[in-house]
Amino acid sequence: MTDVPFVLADGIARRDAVRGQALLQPTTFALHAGNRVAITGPSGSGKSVFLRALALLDPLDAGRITWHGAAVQRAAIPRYRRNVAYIRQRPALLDGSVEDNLRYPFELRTYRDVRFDRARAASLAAQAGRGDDFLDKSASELSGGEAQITALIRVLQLAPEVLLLDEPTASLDPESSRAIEGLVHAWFDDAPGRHASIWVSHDPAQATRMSERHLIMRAGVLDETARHEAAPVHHDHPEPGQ
Ligand SMILES: Nc1ncnc2c1ncn2[C@@H]1O[C@H](COP(=O)(O)OP(=O)(O)OP(=O)(O)O)[C@@H](O)[C@H]1O
Repeated sequence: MTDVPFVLADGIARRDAVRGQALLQPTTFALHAGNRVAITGPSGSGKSVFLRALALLDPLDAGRITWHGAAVQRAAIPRYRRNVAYIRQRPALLDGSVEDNLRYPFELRTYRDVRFDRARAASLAAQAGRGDDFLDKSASELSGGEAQITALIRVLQLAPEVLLLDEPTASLDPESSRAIEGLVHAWFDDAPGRHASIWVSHDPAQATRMSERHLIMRAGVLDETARHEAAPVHHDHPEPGQ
């Protein structure tokens, strides 16, 4: 690991554009290679606001995001989002088959250097316990769990460096939740020390399973003091230097 974080939120803040109310108080947070972070906290405390800000999906009202030590310029945002992927609670799928959905990113300019690999997609589906026919299923007929598995495979096949998971299993059955967790575990283990994740969850047991570093959001304030309380400490990965 180097001391330069993958992603650094340097004093970032967000306000309600209409009422001016603070949604995220100025927050400095570093995500290093190998980090697996969980964020819990009450509903409406700003967990999604923070994660969306980190993903550069919403404009910042203060501060900046750096990626490998450099500010992310406007032209570099697509490349940043390719590497720092945001997974939402309710995935948006296109009409058509699962395979159509998995092929879709490769039509975008940002991914013109890579090609859809059906065998790789099928192998990810198998990892999630889905059979040979999964890629041919119609997206409109998928269960909530299958839709989220599809959305996650769509991201994983593009080899992101960071996953920002915003309650990805909140409305799923336990089997689907475990499949999602398994895919993320496998992605992490595939490249030791070269990936990092933040998982927002309301489930303390899941936060424990999916992280070594546990933060709590309360009223727009990210509390670092809960670090390592949520999980037995695995010192596979060095501490972030902050
Ligand atoms: N773009 C926006 N403009 C104005 N207010 C917003 C915006 N996005 C979120 N909010 C408000 O910010 C607060 C925090 O929302 P956020 O979705 O981050 O909560 P959360 O901690 O993720 O909650 P939950 O656990 O229920 O998903 C809420 O009061 C929400 O209504």
